[in-house]
Amino acid sequence: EEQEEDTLRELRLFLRNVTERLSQDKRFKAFTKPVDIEEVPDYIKVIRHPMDLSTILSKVDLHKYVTVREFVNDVDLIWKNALEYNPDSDPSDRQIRHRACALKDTTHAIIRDELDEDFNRICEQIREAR
Ligand SMILES: Cc1noc(C)c1-c1cc(NS(=O)(=O)c2ccccc2)cc(C(=O)O)c1
Repeated sequence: EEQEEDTLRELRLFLRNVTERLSQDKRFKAFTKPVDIEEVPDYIKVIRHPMDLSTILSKVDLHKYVTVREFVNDVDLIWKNALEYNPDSDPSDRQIRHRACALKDTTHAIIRDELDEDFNRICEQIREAR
């Protein structure tokens, strides 16, 4: 009903704000767009579920997220994919793994500090009812 749509509109505003803050952070530039298959041809063979911040922003606008948990699951895909695809000890792998861990910690800290637990519970109840 109308109250549910008001809640989901507020959720989308929050998720757009978090996504834009992450996308503007210079550390996370490699995570802002899909990995370029021409630059990294074997990527799609290794990583079955690619994800990036621009795709997440599109999903927000397509009303794909009803809970913050679903949004965080996609952000978790981004950094888990980066850790999986870049496992070696060379400096470039280490650099992107450091950035992946920073993306994880930054996202979870924002959610912990800024998501109201009662608001989150209402979103989870909307998800359960659908
Ligand atoms: C994400 C990700 N997961 O595996 C890797 C590897 C990356 C990743 C992706 C990108 N962006 S890109 O796929 O469009 C690109 C790759 C190579 C040359 C130019 C652009 C950049 C970097 C980077 O370290 O700069 C790393």
